Amino acid sequence: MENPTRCSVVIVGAGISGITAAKVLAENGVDDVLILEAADRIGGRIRKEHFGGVTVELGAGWIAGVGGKQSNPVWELARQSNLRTCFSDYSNARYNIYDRSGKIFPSGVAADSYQKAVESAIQKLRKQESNPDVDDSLLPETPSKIFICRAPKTPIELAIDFILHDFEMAEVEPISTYVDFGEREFLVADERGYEHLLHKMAETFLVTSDGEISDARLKLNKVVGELQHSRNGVLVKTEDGCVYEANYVILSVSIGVLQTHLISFSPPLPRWKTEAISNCDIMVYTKVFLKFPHKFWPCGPGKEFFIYAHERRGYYTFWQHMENAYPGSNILVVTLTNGESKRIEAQSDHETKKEAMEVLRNMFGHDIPDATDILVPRWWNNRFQRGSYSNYPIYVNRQLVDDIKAPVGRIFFTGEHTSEKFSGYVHGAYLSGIETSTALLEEMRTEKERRIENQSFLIEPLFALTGSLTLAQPDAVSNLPKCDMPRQLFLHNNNLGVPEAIL
Ligand SMILES: Cc1cc2nc3c(=O)[nH]c(=O)nc-3n(C[C@H](O)[C@H](O)[C@H](O)COP(=O)(O)OP(=O)(O)OC[C@H]3O[C@@H](n4cnc5c(N)ncnc54)[C@H](O)[C@@H]3O)c2cc1C
Repeated sequence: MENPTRCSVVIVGAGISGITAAKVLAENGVDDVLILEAADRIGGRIRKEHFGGVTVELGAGWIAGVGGKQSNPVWELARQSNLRTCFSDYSNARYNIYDRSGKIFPSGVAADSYQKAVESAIQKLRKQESNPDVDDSLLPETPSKIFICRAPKTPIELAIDFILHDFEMAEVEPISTYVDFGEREFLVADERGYEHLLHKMAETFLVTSDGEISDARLKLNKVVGELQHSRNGVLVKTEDGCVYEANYVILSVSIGVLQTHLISFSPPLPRWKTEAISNCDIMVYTKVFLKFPHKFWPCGPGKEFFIYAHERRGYYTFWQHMENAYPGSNILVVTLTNGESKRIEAQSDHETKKEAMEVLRNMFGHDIPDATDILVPRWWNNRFQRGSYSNYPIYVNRQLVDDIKAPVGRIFFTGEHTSEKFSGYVHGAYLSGIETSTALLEEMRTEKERRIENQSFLIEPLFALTGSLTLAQPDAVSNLPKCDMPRQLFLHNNNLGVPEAIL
C-alpha cells in the first residue's frame, strides 16, 4: 500500500452541505482539504436532468421560505446568480380535485373536507404537544394516524390527508422555514439547474478550467467505505483501495446512507449515535415526469396543481403542469411518496407510465395522447442516498437532533438532517455546512492552543538538558496531535551518546 495522502480535513460528500463546509474552511485558511464524492458529479440531492427539451429538477426543485422579514440564504444565492424561478401558488390545488370519473369536486365540498382535515390534525398535534409520551405507534398503523376522531376513508379524504401531511404541514403547524423566511415558494426553472448555485460556490475556492472544476482537491467516483478513527487522526478508505489520512473528517452523507452499512466505522460509533441515527425517519419523495405531444389539461391562473382522489392513499395524487415554468414544454409531473415511491421504483418505467396514463384518462378522458417519454428518479434505490430527506416529527425531541449532529472524536457530521430548524431543505443543508465547519474551526483552534501548551511543557525540560535544540520538522510538529509530538523532536549537536531522535 502506498503512503496515504495526508490533509487537514477530508469532506465526505459534495452535496450543498459538503461544498459549503469546504468553502468556509478555505475562507478561514484551511485549504488542504480533500472532498471525496461517490457520484460522478457534485450536487447530491440537487440534480438537474434534460428531459423533453427542458431542464427538470429530479431532487430539490423549490426554494421554500421566501418573502419574510429574514432573507433565506439560498434565495440570496439564487438572486446573486440570477437564477430563473417561478412563484408556486398551491392554494388553489384543493379546488382542483378530480374524482375517478373526471368530475371536479364542488369547491364547497373540497373546502369543507379540507377544513375538517386541518382541524383534526391540529387537535392531534395539541394532544401530542401536551402529552409527548403517548406512544403514537399504538394507534393503527396508517399514514393518517393524525385523524384521531375518524380516519380518512373516502377518496377525497385520503387525497386531502396526503396533501396535508406529505406536502403542506405548514398549514397545520408553524414550520421554522416559513416562520423565519416567509411563506412563499419559488420553483427553480433555469436551464443551468438549481445545481448552478453549488457550482458558483465551488468556483470561489476550487480551480476550474473551461468552466469545469479541475481541482485535485475534489475527487469524484470515490466511494468512502471505511473510517478508522483515533485520537490522532482518521484514515479514510475508499472502495477502490485508496487511503487518505486526515486530522478531521466532515461526513455529509444523508441519514439514509448512515442507516445502511455503506460506511463502516472503526472503532464502531457509540450506541447513543447509532440509536439517534436509526430513530430518524426518512421521506421518499419522487417526482415522475411525463412528456406529451400536446396539452390536454387546463392551464391559466389557479390551475398549475391538481389532485386525483383515489381509494388508495397517495396513488398518483398530486399533479403539476410545467407550463408556468416552461411554456410549451407539454410536461406533467406527478409526485409519489414513501410506499408508493418504493413500489414504482421497483417496477419498470413502462409499467409506471401505464398506471399514470390510466389515472390521466380517468381525469381527462380516453382521447388524450400517450406520454412520449417518462423519467422516474430512484432516490430510494440509490445507494448514495437511500431516500429523499430526513423527516423528523413536528415536535422533535431536541436530544435526537443534537445526537445526530454531535461529533464523534474527529468525525464531524453535517447535512440537512443535522439542521435543528430546517432539516429536509436545501437551506437547512447549506446552513448546516456553515455550522459544522465553524465548529470544526473552533476545535482546530483549541487543539492548536493545547499543542502549544504541550510543546512548551516538553521543550523546557529538554532545553535544560541540552542547552540547544532544533525541530527537524517544525511545521509538521505544529500540525500534529499532541501524542505524536515526541517522535518529531530531534537533538542537535548530539554529543551525549543518545540516539539521534528521541523515541
Ligand atoms: C426528490 C427531492 C425533492 C426535494 N425537494 C426539495 C425542495 O423543493 N426544496 C428544498 O429546499 N429541498 C428539497 N429537497 C431536499 C434537499 O435536496 C436536500 O435537503 C439537500 O440537497 C441535502 O443536501 P446535503 O448536502 O445534506 O446532502 P446530499 O446532497 O445528499 O449530499 C451528500 C453527498 O454525499 C455523497 N455520498 C454518499 N455516500 C457517500 C460515500 N460513501 N462516499 C462519498 N460520498 C458519498 C452523495 O453522493 C451526495 O453527493 C428535496 C430532495 C429530494 C431528493
